[in-house]
Amino acid sequence: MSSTKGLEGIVATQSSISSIIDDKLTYVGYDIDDLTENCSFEEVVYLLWNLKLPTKEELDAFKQEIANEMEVPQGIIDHLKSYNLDSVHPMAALRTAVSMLGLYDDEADEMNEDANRRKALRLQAKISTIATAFARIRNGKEPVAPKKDLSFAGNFLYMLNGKEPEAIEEEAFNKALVLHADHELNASTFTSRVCVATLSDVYSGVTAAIGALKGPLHGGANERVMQMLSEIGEEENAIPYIKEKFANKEKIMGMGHRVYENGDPRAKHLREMSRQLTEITGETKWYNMSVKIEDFIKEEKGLPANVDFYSASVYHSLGIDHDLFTPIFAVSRVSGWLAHILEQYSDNRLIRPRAEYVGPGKQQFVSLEER
Ligand SMILES: CC(=O)SCCNC(=O)CCNC(=O)[C@H](O)C(C)(C)COP(=O)(O)OP(=O)(O)OC[C@H]1O[C@@H](n2cnc3c(N)ncnc32)[C@H](O)[C@@H]1OP(=O)(O)O
Ligand SMILES: O=C([O-])CC(=O)C(=O)O
Repeated sequence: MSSTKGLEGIVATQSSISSIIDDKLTYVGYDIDDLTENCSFEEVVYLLWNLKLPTKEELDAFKQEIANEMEVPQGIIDHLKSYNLDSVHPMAALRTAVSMLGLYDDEADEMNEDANRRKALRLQAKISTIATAFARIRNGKEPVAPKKDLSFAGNFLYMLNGKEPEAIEEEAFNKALVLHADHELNASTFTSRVCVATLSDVYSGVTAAIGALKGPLHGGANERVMQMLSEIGEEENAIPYIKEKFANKEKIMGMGHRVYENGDPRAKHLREMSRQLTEITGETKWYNMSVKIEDFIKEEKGLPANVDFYSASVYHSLGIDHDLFTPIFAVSRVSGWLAHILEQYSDNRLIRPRAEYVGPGKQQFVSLEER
């Protein structure tokens, strides 16, 4: 029995949700470029959960259903207010609050498709209310209630800032949500499937996935990209900074990918948004610096920028706090986790691989007194 470190290249399941073939990403067969340019996030969520694009009527009804479920129980808001706000990372707050949501759902442990779909809708709707409420509470502000007539993207920015976003902000944010919605068997999605394959509940699957997304090798990279750009400070420092990181054998956040060889097809959309938004804010240095780093690393190491790289300067340009970048990833990716959770339940088998044992051979037991 021999193992493959990190399960690289191992095909662990079948799925009809998204595919990555020859560096092309599709959701249910639709090219990510088409979906990003043409779809609302809600349309994409419908696609992932129903494996077909909605009609106008279906989409209107779905948007309404999401809007109707956006409020969160007051007990969760009170709980968020009870944290030590100086030391709690928003991803930890989100992970705990999402787990708590299950305590308020009478159907949490009901295991049938209709109930699981209702829970999926509640989770998708409430997660942005939780993320934005926490962001406001820690800044000494009251949470802002969602507005039923706003889009999902518009509502997030409205609940975060207390004012409705400009059209370009809403459009950019919507695109970012579409781009992050699903990505085949990435680490957090795999985590959610392993969890629910024991026939555990939807809330447990999503809570586990948030924990996996939080790490810097996965969703947590976007916050660290902005940390790096801030440390670099000015364009002319970018290459010397990266060279020093290479000399110290440190990884550059937002660079490299397990599956893509020549480039992540999502990065070009985020790069263009970064260009446009930094022109509007007048802080073009973040975009220019990012391009320099991307080109240099491509040349030196052949590594492509991944989805986390340009999303950093996009979210920064939208005035969003850096430690909210990964929660935003979760607000979008929960749609993919839920699609995979529903798919896993629909044809379930326990996920239980093997480990190649490399520890000591047979040992003679020695009693505690004699050790
Ligand atoms: C949404 C997402 O999750 S996208 C990924 C977000 N994560 C990041 O951006 C973190 C930075 N990137 C990385 O750590 C990696 O590229 C990962 C985790 C994305 C993929 O990891 P793996 O497929 O396991 O590749 P692995 O870490 O083994 O790297 C292979 C080689 O490339 C190098 N490498 C990979 N990524 C980077 C990087 N970002 N910076 C510098 N070197 C890198 C490694 O050092 C290694 O070199 P070596 O063979 O000389 O030791
Ligand atoms: O697929 C992966 O390994 C990571 C990734 O890009 C994502 O989850 O969007």
